[in-house]
Amino acid sequence: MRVSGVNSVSEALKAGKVNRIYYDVSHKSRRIEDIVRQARKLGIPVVGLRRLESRIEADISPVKYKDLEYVAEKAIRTGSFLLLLDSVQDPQNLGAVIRNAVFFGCAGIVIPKRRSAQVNETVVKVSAGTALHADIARVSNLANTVKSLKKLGFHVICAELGGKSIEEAFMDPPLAIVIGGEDEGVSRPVKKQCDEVVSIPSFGRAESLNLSCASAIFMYEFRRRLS
Ligand SMILES: C[S@@+](CC[C@H](N)C(=O)[O-])C[C@H]1O[C@@H](n2cnc3c(N)ncnc32)[C@H](O)[C@@H]1O
Repeated sequence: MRVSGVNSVSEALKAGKVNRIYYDVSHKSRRIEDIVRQARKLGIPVVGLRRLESRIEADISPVKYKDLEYVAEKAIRTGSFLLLLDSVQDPQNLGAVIRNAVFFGCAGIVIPKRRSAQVNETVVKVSAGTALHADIARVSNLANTVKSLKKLGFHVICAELGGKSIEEAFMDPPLAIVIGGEDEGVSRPVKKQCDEVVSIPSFGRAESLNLSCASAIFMYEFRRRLS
């Protein structure tokens, strides 16, 4: 996979995933020089080019997905939460959600193997490289995943309109928050398995939020209550 941009390359370097770096010799900056110096110190090949689409790019090892057991155990051990994404199609949205999730210390993000954006170059770039640190699990069936998490003691909330207000919702750890995709929201079979439907009340004329904003509000509320 090829990632581009100072943030993505710098995060990939921190994650130990970089195999080779390319940079545009005519567009150097302090941050690029730092990255190049660090890469050389680590013995990573660095290639200076005259014309490059981005100022800096890197070939990185493919993202390794975790399994559900790993992220569930991590959420239980750390008293944290999981984010389940029900068919998010737009890589820009997936990247934005991952960045928020890493910011709020989410133990893991769970995405379906099919009918969902997967972690690609765009996702890594939009996530500002944080997708390379996030623990992301892929599952075959999200409704069955909700069932399994409930058996492990997770309280699972479905973020959707028409539910209990977020202020009144039970959000103790271990918690799993299900966020719906752009077109259909949370699918009926997944919603049916959740413990409750929880909504962020609207104060204006727009009913719903972009899913990355909605996820950030849920994650902030979880953290606010723990503090
Ligand atoms: C853009 S919305 C999906 C809208 C979709 N067209 C529908 O009719 O359900 C994407 C997701 O963001 C979350 N979301 C957006 N606004 C929300 C709100 N006010 N309360 C709770 N969740 C919300 C939900 O998980 C929703 O499925």
